[in-house]
Amino acid sequence: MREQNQVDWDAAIHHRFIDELFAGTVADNVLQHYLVQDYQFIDRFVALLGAAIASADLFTSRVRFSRFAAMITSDENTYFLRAFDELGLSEKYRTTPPLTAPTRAFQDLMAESAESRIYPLCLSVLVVAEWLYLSWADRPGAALPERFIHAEWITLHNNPAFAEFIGWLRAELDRTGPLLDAQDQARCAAMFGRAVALERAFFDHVYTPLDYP
Ligand SMILES: Cc1ncc(CN)c(N)n1
Repeated sequence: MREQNQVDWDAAIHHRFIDELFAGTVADNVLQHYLVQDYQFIDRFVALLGAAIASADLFTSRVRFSRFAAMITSDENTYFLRAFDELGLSEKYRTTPPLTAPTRAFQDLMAESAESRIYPLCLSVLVVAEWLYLSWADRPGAALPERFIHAEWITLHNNPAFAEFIGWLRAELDRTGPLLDAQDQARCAAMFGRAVALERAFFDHVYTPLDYP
């Protein structure tokens, strides 16, 4: 499925935003816009993890997802809150910002896959969201930028535990996807493709930042 979406995949993982993140040169208003919108992404993403926990066919899978959800709701959540403090973002935009079209589209996709209660459909969206992030963050030998708002967003997505989780996540989709009928396999492929296109659109749209006065 990744190969079927290679153009959007490559455009996302080699995006200008990622180059600027590694260089530590992303403009603060661009990073702020990205993080404000991404915090709304994370809200539905955690709900999708809940759907994966509920629909998984094995207890060991539920345990794995529960541990991952714990990381997102602790280390990753506090990164957002500290970054919002550093960028001087008011409370209103942390909780109820205006939503952009890519953010809404992502929320809709995650709600659709979660509400299917079909484990491989949940996995199809989760695999894109996490594997694509590991792919852009994995730049061996690249130096980390100085400011934590840049550096930690990279290390949250290229650390060994995260890489190991992605290996497991992909294997989980490879294990359970083939058990679906042809119609649901096609739904997996369609959701996977929508997710890759949205990852690219999400990075594109940070360069027309909204104001969060
Ligand atoms: C849009 C998007 N996609 C994926 C991730 C990685 N969880 C994220 N934080 N934001």
